[in-house]
Amino acid sequence: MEEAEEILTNLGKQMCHKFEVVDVDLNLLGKVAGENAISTENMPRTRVSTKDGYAVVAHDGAKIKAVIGVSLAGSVYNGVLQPGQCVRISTGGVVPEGASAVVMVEHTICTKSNDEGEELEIQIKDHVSDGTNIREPGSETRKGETIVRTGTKIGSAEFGILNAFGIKNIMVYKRPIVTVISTGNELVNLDCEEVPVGMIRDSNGPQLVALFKEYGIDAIAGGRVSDDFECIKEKLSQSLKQSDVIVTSGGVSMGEKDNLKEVLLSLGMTIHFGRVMMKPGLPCTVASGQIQIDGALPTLKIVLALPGNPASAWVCSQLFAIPLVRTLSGYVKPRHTQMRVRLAEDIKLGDRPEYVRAYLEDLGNKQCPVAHITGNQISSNIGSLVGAEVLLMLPVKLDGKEYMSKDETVKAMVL
Ligand SMILES: Nc1nc2c(c(=O)[nH]1)N[C@H]1C(S)=C(S)[C@@H](COP(=O)(O)OP(=O)(O)OC[C@H]3O[C@@H](n4cnc5c(N)ncnc54)[C@H](O)[C@@H]3O)O[C@H]1N2
Ligand code: MOO
Repeated sequence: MEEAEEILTNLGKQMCHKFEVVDVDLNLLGKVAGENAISTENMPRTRVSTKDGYAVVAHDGAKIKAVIGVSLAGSVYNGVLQPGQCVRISTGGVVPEGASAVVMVEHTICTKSNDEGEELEIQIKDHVSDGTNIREPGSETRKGETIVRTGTKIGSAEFGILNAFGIKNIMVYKRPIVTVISTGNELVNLDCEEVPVGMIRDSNGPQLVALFKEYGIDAIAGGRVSDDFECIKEKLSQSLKQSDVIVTSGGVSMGEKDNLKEVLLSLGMTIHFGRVMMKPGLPCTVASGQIQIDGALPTLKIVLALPGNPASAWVCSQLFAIPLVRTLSGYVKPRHTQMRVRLAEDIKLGDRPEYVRAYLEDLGNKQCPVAHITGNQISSNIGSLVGAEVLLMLPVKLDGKEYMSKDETVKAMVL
């Protein structure tokens, strides 16, 4: 597994990264910054109050202060404060010139008001020092500072700060173009009402397109192709023209109709691996090649030829395809986060490292999340994917250790 992951990481790094300048609108979410975004001004721009209260001259020695005006968020008091004076101010209001602190309203007593109930004079209950409750200009961000670093995925927080500084567009990594293709003579279209005996619906195709969508990639649904060598070759040649990465399912094992590897070789591609010590996904295959299209310079393209079993195709996509497209999309951390979880039940270990689908119990007051397996883990069981939140990373069995017991902890990949 380590070797396979390293090969894919290196291939991802070799493929050329493409950039584009895009508007700062909701379509930006999920893309990765391809340049540092720089603040255009100080934040805050002026001195601003952090509390509702009174802007005062802290060391004027005056017990009673005359209220000479109001500064609210959005409406500035333009005068200059003198000793013995104060201005009523709200959170976010600009602190007037001459004021050196803001006293919270609950730390003051109104000693004189007019008939309308407006304060004319106040007394401060406690001593207040210079700078209290004031945000200084640039105290959060200085003009020219980096506010979103290259390689950061734009989420709501990054989107928010770009908007706060009025940044209208940004350079991002272009997402790779991914095509999903299903191979197999037994596959029928999804709208088939009466599926003949021996045939099955192509569920891998829509499932993998949906998986990429979950990770922010609009993969092309490349449809189905029979197991015929020439048909697969034609389909792949056509798809390579428009894709950076092709993900196929089926036809990579030992059967007489398993032609994928031969097709990849006939297209001039190099097979980096065609069997991985993992479960599910033993026949998982990865190939790459410099492909020339319409006389242009050859470019590196990658084909992930995944096993047809639905659980194998999905798990291999999580382990290999998602990290690859994330690398190509500019992610600094392309792999799934790992954590330790506690087993809710005994699990038998196998001869291959196994990626077991599981869901997590709410942590409650437990130390470590508890993981429940999603039923029968045979690679053909598409139901084992339903509700999966993590992949338990089970080691191979060793002499004297054929099981992991309930309550033992194990590493898990968070999906
Ligand atoms: N003699 C051996 N036989 C098998 C081996 C082996 O090492 N030696 N490996 C087994 C393992 S492990 C797996 S996994 C499968 C993978 O086989 P293929 O990748 O060649 O896949 P297919 O044979 O085409 O299909 C397997 C299974 O999945 C169903 N399938 C295929 N495509 C779809 C789809 N688009 N949607 C839903 N289901 C699909 C297909 O009907 C088969 O039932 O090979 C073992 N055999
Ligand atoms: O490796 Mo296969 O994916 O277990 O059935």
